[in-house]
Amino acid sequence: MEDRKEWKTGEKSDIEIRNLSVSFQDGGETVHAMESINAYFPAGSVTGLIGESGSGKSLLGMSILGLLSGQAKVEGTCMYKGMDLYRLPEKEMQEIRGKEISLIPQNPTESLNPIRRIGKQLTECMNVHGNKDKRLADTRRDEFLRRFGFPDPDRINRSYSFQLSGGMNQRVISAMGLMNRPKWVIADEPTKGLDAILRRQVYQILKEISETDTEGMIVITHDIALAEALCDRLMVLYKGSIMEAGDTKKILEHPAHPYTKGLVASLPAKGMNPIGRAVRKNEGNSGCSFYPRCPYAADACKNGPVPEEELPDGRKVRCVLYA
Ligand SMILES: Nc1ncnc2c1ncn2[C@@H]1O[C@H](COP(=O)(O)OP(=O)(O)OP(=O)(O)O)[C@@H](O)[C@H]1O
Ligand code: NI
Repeated sequence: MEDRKEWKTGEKSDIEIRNLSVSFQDGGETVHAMESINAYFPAGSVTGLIGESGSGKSLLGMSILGLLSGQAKVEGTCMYKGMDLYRLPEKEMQEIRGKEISLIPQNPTESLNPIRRIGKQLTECMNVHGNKDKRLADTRRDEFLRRFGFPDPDRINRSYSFQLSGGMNQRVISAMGLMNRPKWVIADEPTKGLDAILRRQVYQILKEISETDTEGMIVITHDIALAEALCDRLMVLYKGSIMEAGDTKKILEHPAHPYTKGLVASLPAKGMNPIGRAVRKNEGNSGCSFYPRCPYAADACKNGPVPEEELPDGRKVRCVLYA
């Protein structure tokens, strides 16, 4: 294995998103999927993005690599090493993708070519980044397949994605996202479709890689146990806003935002009480987006925008209870 030190030296780099808004044109209407998001991902950290389906976790993650569809209008800035990734020409973005910042995408089967063998696709993704050493590419590929729970990499290398289960493809795509040793990794649902044993194995690899290989990770997940085991920090998203962000332990032990309280209470270990449905309507569109479902709803919630406040323990919360 080659020396890791060489590329670990030099300054570590944060990712800082300011004022991100993402909107789509739907017929004649503009749909705002994310509005005025500020998100800071310091180097050396693993941040979990949690929140219900449709809250904007994947949009936030994919925006960093310029991977949102052409229909998405992206406003704001995403600073990394002095570059604004939201304004970077596609050619330069290709240099960043995979090598500097890598995405483990949410739908593995869509990302794998159905008519090419897995092994070829894995080594190819190393060649794309200028590595012409075939032996190194083969060794690295097999090493990562083994780490992701395939004791016989040859068999997987010969296979096509349709011959593998969803969980196996998920692990293949994780290996693919990590084998170039990127500085940052954005993993979108890396444990989806895996049983408990494989889930634990994937936690462990990601943890190990976050400690030895990467400068930082962003992990998008519905799996709170994964988030707890892996992430130093959490961002809780609801309908395209960050409701709460800060230290994982503090958030899970003492959730501040009513939405986070609801998420935690819905965990199996905490009694599995689902968050209630909407019992009132939002009046206008400037108030808190959780107001219709919030057990603490008050008149003050109707008139937004709700400012983000910093609690004494350093976490940020967007709720009038703390304003
Ligand atoms: N191409 C698009 N056109 C219109 N709306 C879109 C488009 N892509 C995403 N959205 C909307 O953006 C919102 C956020 O989607 P996103 O995929 O980021 O959610 P998510 O939190 O990752 O959900 P999940 O946990 O299900 O993956 C959703 O309401 C979705 O409908
Ligand atoms: Ni998603």
